[in-house]
Amino acid sequence: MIRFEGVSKVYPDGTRAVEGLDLEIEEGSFTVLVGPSGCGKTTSMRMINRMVAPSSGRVLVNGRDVAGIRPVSLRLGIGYVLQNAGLFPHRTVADNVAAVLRLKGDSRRTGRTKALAAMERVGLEAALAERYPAQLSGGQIQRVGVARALAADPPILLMDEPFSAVDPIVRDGLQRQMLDLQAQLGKTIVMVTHDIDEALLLGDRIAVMAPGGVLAQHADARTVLTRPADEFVASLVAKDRGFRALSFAPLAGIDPVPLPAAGSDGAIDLGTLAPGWSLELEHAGASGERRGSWRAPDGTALRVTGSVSRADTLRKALDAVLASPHGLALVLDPGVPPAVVNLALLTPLLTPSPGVATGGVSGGRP
Ligand SMILES: Nc1ncnc2c1ncn2[C@@H]1O[C@H](COP(=O)(O)OP(=O)(O)OP(=O)(O)O)[C@@H](O)[C@H]1O
Repeated sequence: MIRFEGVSKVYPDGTRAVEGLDLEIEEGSFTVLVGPSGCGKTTSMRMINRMVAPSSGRVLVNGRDVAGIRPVSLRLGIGYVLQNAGLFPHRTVADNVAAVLRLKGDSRRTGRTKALAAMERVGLEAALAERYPAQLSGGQIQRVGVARALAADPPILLMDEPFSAVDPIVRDGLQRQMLDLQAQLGKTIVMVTHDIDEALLLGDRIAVMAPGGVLAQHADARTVLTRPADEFVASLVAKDRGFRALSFAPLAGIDPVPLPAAGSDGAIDLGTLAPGWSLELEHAGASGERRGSWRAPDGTALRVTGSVSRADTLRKALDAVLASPHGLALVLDPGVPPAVVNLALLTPLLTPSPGVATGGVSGGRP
């Protein structure tokens, strides 16, 4: 859907920002441009909506060279979220979100209705509609920026470091919401970040840019992590690389140990798996979701905080095992009796992936 063909950009002062970029961004993908500061990520992204013109090469959107599309009509089909959201300070939240809708010719009333719907989609209460940007938290401001970009339902969304100015907890929430939105809306998203963790979390395709504005690798997250194309990409993903790779390893393939039925007191005796310990399960909430507590030999009850499902990743299961008071992670799946896994069961899966030998998980094997 978006295609860079031999694109280079040299700014008037001679700075070579992007060098011979060939990149195809598939429709419906979440593509993250990642790399250190100054390697041409923003410049590349801005060439998609003609905020920057290539010095050579072409950028095609749906097969059309953007150079031949009027910037205003091009941008009506491309939402854009900036790092500081770029809201109009003297307009209310609702008016900010409705800005593109009004440009597109929607009436004030229709614009407002669509703006409120977009706000709801990104988790903003309607009560915030009449506030001004200065009356919002950083996380709310970013949500308004996303709502504004989505309000006119453009097929393409560009995001430039959208979550870098908020604290880590707010950022986690925003990132999770982006994944939900992408799953629901199926937009083509292109995001710029210098944070490799954010790229690996969000991107189903990752374009790693290297100094000099050169594309070093374009692949899915797992491939970037386990088979970096060169030394530069390898150094970018070096930290916790083996541990991160566990996020792509499915738990499927091991058989959790099924637990016996509960005794007359409602407790499941963990037997030799954890001598003296038992488990109590209850059905909680409207969905009847199962929740549990471990009961220690001295009678102390500890809420099970990290149960996993067979569909989860090895990383999540390993984390649950390590965080558990007795080395057992509870495995719960609908319609299946409760079961557990421990380190001994997970160990055969902890073999390093090819290409992750250096700094991989082999050194950490029990
Ligand atoms: N308008 C401009 N005029 C001259 N040079 C520019 C201009 N905009 C960007 N540059 C330069 O082009 C290079 C690439 O910048 P760009 O913003 O695309 O990189 P980036 O990877 O997005 O970096 P960052 O993460 O710091 O934003 C940098 O050297 C930058 O200084």
